[in-house]
Amino acid sequence: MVTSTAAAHKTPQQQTRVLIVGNYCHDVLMQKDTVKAESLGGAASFISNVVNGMSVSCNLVSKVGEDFKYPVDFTPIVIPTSKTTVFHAYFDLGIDGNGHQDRVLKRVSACDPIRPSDLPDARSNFGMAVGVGGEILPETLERMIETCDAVFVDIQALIRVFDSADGTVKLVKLEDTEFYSLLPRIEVLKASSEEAVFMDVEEVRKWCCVVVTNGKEGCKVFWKDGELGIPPFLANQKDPTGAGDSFLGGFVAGLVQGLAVPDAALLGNLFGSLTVEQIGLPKFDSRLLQRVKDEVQRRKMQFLHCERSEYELEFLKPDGHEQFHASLGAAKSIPPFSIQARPWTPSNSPKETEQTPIPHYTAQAKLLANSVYEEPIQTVEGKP
Ligand SMILES: Nc1ncnc2c1ncn2[C@@H]1O[C@H](COP(=O)(O)OP(=O)(O)OP(=O)(O)O)[C@@H](O)[C@H]1O
Ligand SMILES: O[C@H]1[C@H](O)[C@@H](O)[C@H](O)[C@@H](O)[C@H]1O
Repeated sequence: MVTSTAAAHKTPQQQTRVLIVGNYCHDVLMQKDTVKAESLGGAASFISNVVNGMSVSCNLVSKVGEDFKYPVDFTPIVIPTSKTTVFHAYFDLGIDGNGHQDRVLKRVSACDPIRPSDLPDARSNFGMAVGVGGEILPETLERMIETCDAVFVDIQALIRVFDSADGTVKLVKLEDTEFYSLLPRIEVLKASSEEAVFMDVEEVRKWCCVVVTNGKEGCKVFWKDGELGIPPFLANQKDPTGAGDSFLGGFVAGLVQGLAVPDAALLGNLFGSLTVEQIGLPKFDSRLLQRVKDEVQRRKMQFLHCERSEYELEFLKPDGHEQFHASLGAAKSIPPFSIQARPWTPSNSPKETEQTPIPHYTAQAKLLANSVYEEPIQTVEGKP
């Protein structure tokens, strides 16, 4: 846990609130051997989308090749000798009888790793190690630990290995990685329920907080002396991609604004549920975002009297948690502005429409089949 002592010698106003480290990638969504959609991907893109949406200041370190094709808020480092990381997600493979493993991921190309020298020298309050294609090196995570007050890690950055023949993503046990010894120095490790079986949660929770997300069931938070289930929000799932990333974005945005862990996890669940309702990188309705920010502000006001250092994680469920859940649920039910989704065509591709604002998801996700809404990717039930 980050203590008030650890934070005392720093000047928060001079620090970036959130530093996101992980490569952007190109996502290709496949179904029945057909490309159904292409989208900007990478945990960094989903997380910055949420953190920006919540008006929390952040910085992002990401590497791409010259072939990178999406407009983004944070300019990546372009490596002329490398290609952008590309993932193909197969939605009709690998679903077992229990509905586990909703998709098979293949890393088709991988951009360069992010090295300690790529990170900013200035300190940050919250560092997020959120690689997708093996780009976070042990020394990179160590540098983040040295330069950030609190580090949040997505386990997918640590335990993924890639088949040398076709790039299929496989997972290895956390304890067999070089990252294992760094766990006592991070604050939070996030894993999906599929990934959580690759670690000994009972062991890891002694060193850092562990958050296990579980699709439509919500998530569970484990810390040294306790655990807590955090309820989900209803969602009409179309594409599960990025739900865990958006969860982490909402969770950290909540913590940055001073929410207790259980309330911040609700914010994570909310953004996870909003993400599965859209294909690719989601576009959040501006009125919904304003309403969520107002609810977070109201929630903060209820705890102004509490004595807690800015960086100390509060695990106990605060009074009014259920009411906060209901308020966020009500915010989610606001009918969206009537932006019509347009199938992607060459004339509205991102490159050609840079001057003309168009709906975000049209810019970021190319829907390649006119029938994507009639035959949605949501047919992939599968989140455990
Ligand atoms: N179908 C759903 N209905 C409601 N909420 C959902 C649904 N799917 C995901 N969520 C929310 O998003 C969070 C993260 O989802 P999930 O556990 O599927 O992550 P994940 O497997 O890491 O996702 P991905 O790898 O696609 O980013 C969940 O804890 C939940 O709050
Ligand atoms: O864009 C997605 C997303 O970031 C997922 O969380 C990750 O598992 C995939 O590898 C990536 O392609």
